[in-house]
Amino acid sequence: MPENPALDVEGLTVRYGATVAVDALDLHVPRGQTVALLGSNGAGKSSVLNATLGLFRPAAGHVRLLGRAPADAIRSGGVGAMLQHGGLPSETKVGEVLTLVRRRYADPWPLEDLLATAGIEGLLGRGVDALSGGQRQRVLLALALAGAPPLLVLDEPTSAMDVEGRQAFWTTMRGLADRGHTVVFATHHLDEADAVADRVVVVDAGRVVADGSAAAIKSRVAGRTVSFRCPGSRDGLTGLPGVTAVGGVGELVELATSDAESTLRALLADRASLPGLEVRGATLEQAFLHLTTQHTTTQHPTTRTVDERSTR
Ligand SMILES: Nc1ncnc2c1ncn2[C@@H]1O[C@H](COP(=O)(O)OP(=O)(O)OP(=O)(O)O)[C@@H](O)[C@H]1O
Repeated sequence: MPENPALDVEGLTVRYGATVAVDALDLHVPRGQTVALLGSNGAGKSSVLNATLGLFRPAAGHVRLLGRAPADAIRSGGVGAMLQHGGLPSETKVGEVLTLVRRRYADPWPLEDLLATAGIEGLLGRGVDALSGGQRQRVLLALALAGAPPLLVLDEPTSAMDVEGRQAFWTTMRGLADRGHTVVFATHHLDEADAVADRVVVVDAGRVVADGSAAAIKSRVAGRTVSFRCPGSRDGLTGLPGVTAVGGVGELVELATSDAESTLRALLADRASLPGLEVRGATLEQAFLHLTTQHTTTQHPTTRTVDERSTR
């Protein structure tokens, strides 16, 4: 019999009064996938994750986690969560909270490994009220991991972390994926999604507007950037075939082009050389902006097309 998917969301609709935060959203995540939810502020990411965890009853739709109702899946220790406004009991020490939470599980994540994985080895004796924002997030991550759950749901887990903390988090996520855990996380860090997730789901106005690998999503932006060094005049660059924008700082020229080949041909017809020439595809950030601005100007959300849905 096939294994139940880690997450199965069907027709999820979340309303706050007149605001439709999530609009008939479907999301199916097989076991073992690392999925990044991307979206601008207010796109609906937290609402999706909170409803998925059964924190409130959605206006419509249904959710199954590991084949069970959210409350059952969580009660059985199958799901670890880290919410955006997750709290820690005040006037306690990190070690005390961790011990308390680990005790809930018959087979908790081995302590030494848990501390190293979350990067909190030095914090056990620290009062939770004395933690920095990033340290607090690492402790919350440790609590989410404490039961070694097969499914992790994390809402902007690195928002308060410094670059080092975020890189450690990426390593942790890759390690979890290698051990077969499913991770679904919301983030504003596109580089994080690019580096960690094997699937990126872009949400806009409560709907999925793109769903696929980071590479597939990037390839939706047809344009390329042609860059080179140009100490002289920039006159005429705007009028080159395909060029949609001219940028760059100092000697560096960056041409956004919808037809890199024609742009290059015209440049080379005019110049003996193009020092430092580079032709790049879109970054995930450019693709994200393209997808979200394209859709925020759409008059009728129901007519949006979704052509990157993953069937994995
Ligand atoms: N408790 C609430 N009451 C009323 N409206 C809400 C509530 N929570 C969220 N919203 C609204 O629902 C929409 C989706 O919000 P949500 O927090 O899910 O977005 P998000 O993508 O997680 O945003 P962010 O990246 O800023 O955290 C927004 O318009 C928001 O203002």
